[in-house]
Amino acid sequence: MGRHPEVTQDARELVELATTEEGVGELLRRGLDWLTRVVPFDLATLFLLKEGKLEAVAARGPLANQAVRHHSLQLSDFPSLRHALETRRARAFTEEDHAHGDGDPFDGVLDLPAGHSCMVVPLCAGERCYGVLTLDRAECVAYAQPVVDLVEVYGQMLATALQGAEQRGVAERLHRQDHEHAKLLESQLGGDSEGILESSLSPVMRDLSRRARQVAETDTPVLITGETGTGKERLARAIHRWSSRGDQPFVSLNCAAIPAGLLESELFGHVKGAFTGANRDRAGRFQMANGGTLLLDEIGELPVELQAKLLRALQEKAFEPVGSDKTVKADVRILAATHVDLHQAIAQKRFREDLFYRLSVFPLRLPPLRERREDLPQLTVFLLEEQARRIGRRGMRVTPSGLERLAAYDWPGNLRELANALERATILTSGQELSAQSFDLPVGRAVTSAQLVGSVEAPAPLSAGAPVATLAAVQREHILRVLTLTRGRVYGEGGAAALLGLKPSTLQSRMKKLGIARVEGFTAAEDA
Ligand SMILES: Nc1ncnc2c1ncn2[C@@H]1O[C@H](COP(=O)(O)OP(=O)(O)OP(=O)(O)O)[C@@H](O)[C@H]1O
Repeated sequence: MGRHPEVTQDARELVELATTEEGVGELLRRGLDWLTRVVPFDLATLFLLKEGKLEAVAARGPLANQAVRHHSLQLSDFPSLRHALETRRARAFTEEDHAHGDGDPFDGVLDLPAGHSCMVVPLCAGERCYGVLTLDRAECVAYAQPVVDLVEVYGQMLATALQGAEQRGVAERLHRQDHEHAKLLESQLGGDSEGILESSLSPVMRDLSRRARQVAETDTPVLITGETGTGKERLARAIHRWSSRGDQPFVSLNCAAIPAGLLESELFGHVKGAFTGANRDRAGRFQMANGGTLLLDEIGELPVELQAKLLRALQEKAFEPVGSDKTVKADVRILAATHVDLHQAIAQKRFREDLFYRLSVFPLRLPPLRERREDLPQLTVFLLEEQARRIGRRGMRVTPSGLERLAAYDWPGNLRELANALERATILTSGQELSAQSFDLPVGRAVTSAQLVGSVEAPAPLSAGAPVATLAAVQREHILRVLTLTRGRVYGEGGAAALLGLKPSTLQSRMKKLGIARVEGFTAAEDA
């Protein structure tokens, strides 16, 4: 054996195989090929142990046939096999054993000459014995001890691979249970609803929902942009649920929350020994999301070195776990989210342009809350219901004065800040009504009615390259804010028209043009 360096080299590769995902199948296929070069046999059979029974699961060699492949043995009937498992040692059988020991395991299945040589190799790793490998030869030349020892080592490799497969199975089951549990919890908390996306009164939001629904049906990557707390993750979940992958896992990874050094392994997994502390193979988020959707949140934070690997994973649906040169395939739909301007990151060479184009085939921009104030009444109802399920305070509602207060605030933290403000107000209020006084919003960001209509604040200077709002958008936002303040009233003293210095009919035609309608004493956007 030592005279054939390639045999030794192949053996080394087999050892590596034992800890990979394809371990069992490959070790059987390549391992048995390898064995034929070092040990003569006419039949190699792999038996797995199940409730005291040894069941054949694979057979190789000229004598292998269907009967052998479906063969099974009661372990208690074969003391010599039991002995091999108990001592965890491979054993060659002699004429002697056949004469005095138990019968031949293949009696009734194969017609092997009495006294033919055979070997039993236990497949044990850690605490467990998974089964046995048997080698049979039609000839009656007994296997020499060095050969037996060598096959024993192969048995250990096979057992390690079986152990790995078992552990991965357990891990996957746990992961599935975790996933189911998380889904259940989420639905109990109302987190599996789309929230107000499609029912939004803002034409921009409704258009966005419509496009999101359309793209959901495809496998196209979607880049969701928007300020912090605008609902990027919720939109991503909605796209997943609307897609044909809806029943498969939705996995998300916040690229900003994981230390850069661990991100690669988090995304693509690693193999045992890939780095200090990697004491077993571990699947990454790509593998976990197989068949489903992977949301890469804060994609702008992904280190440049990893961006090339992500690009390849996107293009070829294949990647190598850390420390492995074996390619793993995963069928994953990618959604990415960011609150930073990726164009700027590209200009600063912090983000690859090719990856950007790949991810942004279908961009969706979530508007900040201050651009969709017309949704405030509906949003507060929705968020208070969600909150009731979570903290148990039912029947809370925001009074008109409370809504006015909310509408006059700028919401830099968007929907998340609104949800928090509602929760804080609920905790501090003993009744069920949240009025203007219930909200302790920072004064600096709130807009008073005098500020809104009397004086004009100097706008922030525009910077080159930054997006510029159109006049129509600015007008629309301002009109909405004033209408919110007057609770939808256009006419009369203190009405929106008077505050804006316009004739009511002029304001109405402008509102129509800008897609603003009046609804139930509040402002709403018309169908675009
Ligand atoms: N369409 C919606 N309807 C109702 N509530 C929503 C909606 N979208 C988001 N929310 C609520 O707003 C909060 C923030 O949502 P989400 O986490 O999706 O925002 P995000 O943009 O991903 O935030 P970040 O940028 O911080 O990652 C959550 O409490 C969520 O329930």
